[in-house]
Amino acid sequence: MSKYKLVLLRHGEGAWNKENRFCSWVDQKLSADGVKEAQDCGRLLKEQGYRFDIVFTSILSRSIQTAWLVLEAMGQEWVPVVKSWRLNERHYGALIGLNRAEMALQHGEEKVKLWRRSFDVTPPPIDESHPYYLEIYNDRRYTTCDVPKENLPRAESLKEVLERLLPYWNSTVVPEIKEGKTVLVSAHGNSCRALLKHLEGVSDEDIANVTLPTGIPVLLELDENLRPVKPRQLLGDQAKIQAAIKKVEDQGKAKPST
Ligand SMILES: O=C(O)[C@@H](COP(=O)(O)O)OP(=O)(O)O
Repeated sequence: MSKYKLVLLRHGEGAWNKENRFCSWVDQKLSADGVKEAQDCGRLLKEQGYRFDIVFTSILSRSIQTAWLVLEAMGQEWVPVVKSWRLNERHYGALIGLNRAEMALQHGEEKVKLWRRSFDVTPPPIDESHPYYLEIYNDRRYTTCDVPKENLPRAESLKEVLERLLPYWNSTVVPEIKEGKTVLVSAHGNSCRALLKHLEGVSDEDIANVTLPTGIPVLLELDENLRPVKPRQLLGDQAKIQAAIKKVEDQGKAKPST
């Protein structure tokens, strides 16, 4: 029987999602469509009677802004929002800022799929010559982390995302769930995939076929050991959700940029 309900959410569309660029640790705001997605998500959750007790976000604006918009649409602005870099998007290393479709033209769609969806392939690391290196590592938010700035990642596989996320999950999020709180995690495509892999026990191979669309809440019903009692449910219009998943998958198809 289900004891706990947990909602995972990939933020609404960000400016670079629209431009099909790897965004990762670059701090982009939501696009106008992304704002609407987050508000629609909040309205849906309100209609379905959700009452959150605590929200966890990354320290990237798009996940925080999404959490605010969801809570506002639900009339639950007072709910505490707790932020950690450990929920940040996967660090895409040297790929940050690059266009996925152009990368697929240059390196092949298979390679881009490996970079995006495989469990243990780490993309090439970012270095100081990268155009976004200073913007990321000189950002004051990264002086507030529980590891020194020099030890923050320079690129990550999904496996490495899970390794940095799990200690936080176990020490900070799990106790709240076990206290009976209804938790919303407003994070990113790959930090949510890492959590799904962990909670659902998805195999290293099968996780490559899991893609999350922006702004769609994912409901997990868990037993007392935090094991799912039924398959995850993506809430909302199922035809629209399938189309949105395909759109994200197709971002990795080879196409010259216009
Ligand atoms: O870093 C990014 O650009 C996307 C994920 O990209 P893909 O793994 O889908 O290529 O992350 P998010 O929009 O969830 O923050």
